[in-house]
Amino acid sequence: MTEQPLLLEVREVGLSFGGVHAIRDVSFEVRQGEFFAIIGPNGAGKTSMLNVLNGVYQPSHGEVLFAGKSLIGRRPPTIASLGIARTFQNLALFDEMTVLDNVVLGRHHTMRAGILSGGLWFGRARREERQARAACEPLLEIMGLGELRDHEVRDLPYGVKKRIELARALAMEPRLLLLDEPVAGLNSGESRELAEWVLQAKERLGLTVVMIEHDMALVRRYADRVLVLDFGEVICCESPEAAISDPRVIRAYLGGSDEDIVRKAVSSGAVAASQQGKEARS
Ligand SMILES: Nc1ncnc2c1ncn2[C@@H]1O[C@H](COP(=O)(O)OP(=O)(O)OP(=O)(O)O)[C@@H](O)[C@H]1O
Repeated sequence: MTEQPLLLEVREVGLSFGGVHAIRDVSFEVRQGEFFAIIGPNGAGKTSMLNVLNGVYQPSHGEVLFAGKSLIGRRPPTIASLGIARTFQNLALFDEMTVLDNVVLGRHHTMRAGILSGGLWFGRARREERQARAACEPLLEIMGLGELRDHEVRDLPYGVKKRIELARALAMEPRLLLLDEPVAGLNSGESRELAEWVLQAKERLGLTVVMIEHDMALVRRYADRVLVLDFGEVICCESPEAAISDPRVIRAYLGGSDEDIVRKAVSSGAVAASQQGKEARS
């Protein structure tokens, strides 16, 4: 099989907050069409890395290339318009709006009419709104939301709300989708279901996915490769199978205890449990 071209190139990126080195000389590459996971203990720098990729944070040094273009110095709306969409750990939907209206919000960067003409509902604004709604209909179908299009978001189950948020990110027509713990707050059945929706969207829309995820079972099942961070540094970047049996990864998660025991713990999924335990305590 021929190798896909590089879509994302992160080179020697560093990011500091005062004396805290959130990211230390991190380098990795993501190929077009990859399902790429980022894992690591709490405070490892995962969210900071995503924030660098979509322009929320500017790195202290290093380079980030997306389809060969530098993202350094560009602001989040510009990066979104280049084709990078992002979801966050917490839901940010408008409860009193319908499913379709929430998804259409994802297209607003493509709409050029100003607030005044939009408010008066004529001319370009009206045409753009109609086009935006038409463009979102297929996304609702892909995400299994077609029958809910006119429902208010308010009373829908949490798992469905997560899917709406994904659909809104897809409405930005990204080439690269950044997901920050997409299944947080879902039980294991719901998590698997959401991951299947992500996979379906990825395949049908030809996306590349970079996902922060603590659930190792999910990472093993869906990710092509996984970047493991600890204290802002890259521990390894390899297949999930190789990563979960890598002694450096085991040490990072479980603090250097007996390796045979922790290896079994990792492969049985206890890493996710240990991570959740840490989160519950923090
Ligand atoms: N805006 C900020 N100001 C100061 N320090 C920050 C800021 N954002 C992140 N940090 C620090 O940078 C380090 C990495 O944090 P980050 O949130 O990226 O880790 P993480 O791997 O995503 O953790 P978690 O799994 O808990 O979400 C931490 O020490 C954190 O306290």
